Amino acid sequence: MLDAIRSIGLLPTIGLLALILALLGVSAYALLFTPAGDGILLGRRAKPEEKQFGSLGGDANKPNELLSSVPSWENATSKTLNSVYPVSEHFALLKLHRSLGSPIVRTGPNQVHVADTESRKVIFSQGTNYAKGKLYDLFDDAGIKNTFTMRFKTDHAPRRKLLSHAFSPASTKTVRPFIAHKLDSLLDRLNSTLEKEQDSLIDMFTAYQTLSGDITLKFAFAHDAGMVEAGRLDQMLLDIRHRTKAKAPSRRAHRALEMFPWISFIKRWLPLQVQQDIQAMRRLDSQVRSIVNSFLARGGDESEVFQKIVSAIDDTTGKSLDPEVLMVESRGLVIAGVETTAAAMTYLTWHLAKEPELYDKLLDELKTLLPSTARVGSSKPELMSNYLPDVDLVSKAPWLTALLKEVFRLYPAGARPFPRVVPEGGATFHGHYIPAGTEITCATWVQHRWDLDLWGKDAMSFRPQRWFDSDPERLVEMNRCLVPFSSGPRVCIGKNLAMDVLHMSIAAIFRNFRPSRSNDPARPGLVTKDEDMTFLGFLVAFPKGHKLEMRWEKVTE
Ligand code: HEM
Repeated sequence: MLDAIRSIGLLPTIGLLALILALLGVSAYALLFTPAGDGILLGRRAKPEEKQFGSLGGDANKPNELLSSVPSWENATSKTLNSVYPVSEHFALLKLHRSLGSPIVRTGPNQVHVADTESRKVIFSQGTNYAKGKLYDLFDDAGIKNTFTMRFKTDHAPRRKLLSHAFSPASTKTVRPFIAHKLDSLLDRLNSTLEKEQDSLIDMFTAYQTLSGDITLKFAFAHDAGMVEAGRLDQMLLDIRHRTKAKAPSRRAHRALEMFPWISFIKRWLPLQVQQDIQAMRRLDSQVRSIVNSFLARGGDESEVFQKIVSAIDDTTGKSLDPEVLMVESRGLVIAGVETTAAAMTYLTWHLAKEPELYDKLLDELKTLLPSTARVGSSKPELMSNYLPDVDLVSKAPWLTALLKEVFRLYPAGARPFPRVVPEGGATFHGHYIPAGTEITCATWVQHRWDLDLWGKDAMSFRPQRWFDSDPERLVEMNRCLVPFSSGPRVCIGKNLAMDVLHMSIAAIFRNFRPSRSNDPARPGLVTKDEDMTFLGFLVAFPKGHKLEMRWEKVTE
């Protein structure tokens, strides 16, 4: 070093060092804070279709003069909707459509939103050429994509095919005894809470997350986390929640640190929130890695769903999934499966607690399907088959089905707008030419309310009866337009599992327990206020207060 200083001179050496430091700083900043997916595509060569979309735009922030005729809101030229209302875009969108009286609105410099079913079908149909938007790059781990985050058909189709065996109805069915076992444990918990001398208050949003958490972890990792029995969410699920809520800078920082560990020294200078997010994401990674590695070491058998994922062969590579990809894929399943299923159960329970007549009708129906109350408290999987609700019968029960449809209509867990990109050649919606590269989407939450001729003037209200008293033609259309799991090639892959969990849970829980109707101010049946049940969410929607506190009564007849 001294020799270098002597030969170059002190000032030029200081200048050189300053230049190197500046370059390091600029690259770290660029890695952490430029929008995901831009520029260098994080360490790998851009594929032709990515280049194509890159040059077309697909960037919600780039101004697009051709969109100027689309009805808009005043801020649309400066900020995208999604950055203005991070967890409640769906509310803002509906308001925007209604106030402009238009099924198509411009929501950003290069972004439009449609509210009607016909437009939605164009974007989300089978054989669609609309790729997923850049938002999905935000959820990648160390640049590795999973089924959910893959944006282009060329990557997605082979991966989806690889997973399809594990998610088939026959494969999902093998999980039913485990679901029944977990339900038995949950009934046991409700029972013991009721029998306690002290307060019998229970938070059902957490209880349902322990249930869907145990089931999804078993499905995605062959791992029984025992959360239902423990009565609380384990650290892994809390970290997953942390991860889904982490904002863009934390995700980018985490990804940059994973890919370039030598810049980890910058961690201590990051904002505290970002540091905490990174810590949670790292803890999660290491736990998931250790579960996957111990499964691979013990070797599973084909009766385990996870083994089907482990041994499936990718058509394009002729190989099974690499352990790192396996880890990212399985963790994605847990993120996609836990809060979504729990949210549906939570909102159903809330409405049944608020409106006893809806519950009474359900109980009458369940009595015909399950003549006696389940034996609560065995918690032994081998005994469960004796009183496993017949899922095929339960799934055809008319009132239960109407309740579930109404929950899906008003509280579709993927409430937010999931962006797609208009393909080459552009498209015309409602007389407006939308050029290729524009981000376009249709939030299910909005579509499930927008058309008052279809859903009725009371579209905003929870009224399961609408699934009976609408005229037959309209009913066919309502069923076609109800898309809580989305539609087309990116339809939810976990739908079979989610429906099994929901059908079995509704039958087992509401046949054995009824939401308490107590109006005693000291011990009310329903404690959580309506305001705390506002449906919010960035990726997966949840009740604003993150809980549904209530009391139960045991059904004895
Ligand atoms: C009531 C429960 C559920 C609802 C309402 C739901 C809803 C959705 C929706 C709307 C999408 C499309 C998102 C998009 O376009 O980006 C989706 C995709 C997905 N869901 Fe679900 N989901 C549920 C449960 C599950 C479960 C239990 C799993 C797995 C264990 C799962 C795994 C996935 C995956 C992997 C995708 C991406 C599919 C692809 O792009 O090919 N979901 N889900």
